[in-house]
Amino acid sequence: MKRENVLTWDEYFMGLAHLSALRSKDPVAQIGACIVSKDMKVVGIGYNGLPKGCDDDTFPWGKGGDYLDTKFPYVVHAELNAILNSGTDLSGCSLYVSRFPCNECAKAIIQSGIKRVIYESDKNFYKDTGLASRKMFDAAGVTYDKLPYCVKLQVETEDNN
Ligand SMILES: O=c1[nH]c(=O)n([C@H]2C[C@H](O)[C@@H](COP(=O)(O)O)O2)cc1CO
Ligand SMILES: [Zn+2]
Repeated sequence: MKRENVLTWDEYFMGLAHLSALRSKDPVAQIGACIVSKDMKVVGIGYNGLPKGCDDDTFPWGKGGDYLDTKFPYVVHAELNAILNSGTDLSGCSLYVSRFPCNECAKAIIQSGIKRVIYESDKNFYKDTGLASRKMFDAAGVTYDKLPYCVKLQVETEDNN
């Protein structure tokens, strides 16, 4: 008899976004994104991290003080990394991401041809950045749906095996 209680497609792809987020060196926010084609194939995956050649140990990870001494000007967002890592036409694809996209990522999402965003955290949703994202998504016909937090990835250790 087959197993019944398997992951849904949404849980599976958001689970992959969580797995990817575990690679992030950001001490505060680990964001993951996973792009899926219309025929349910994974075509891109990414997390928030520094651009190639920018040393994780040299660039700052803090949030306070002088802007140039914070992570903000340097980190590539998970959504943009997933788009840039894909190397294929993303027309009609869906993007799973652990946090509602900021306005800069929203622009890249729209321009790439992605038509659906599935997110978990509302953290940006009601901020100006999220409002701008929604304004652009609505105008461009990109839909966005919130998933419940049901698929937090648990890394197995000897203790919880
Ligand atoms: O949409 C996003 N996607 C994304 O990957 N990030 C990353 C960039 C930074 O590494 C980090 C910033 O988060 P915080 O300000 O909560 O520390 O999260 C941040 C946002 C915007 O909140
Ligand atoms: Zn962003």
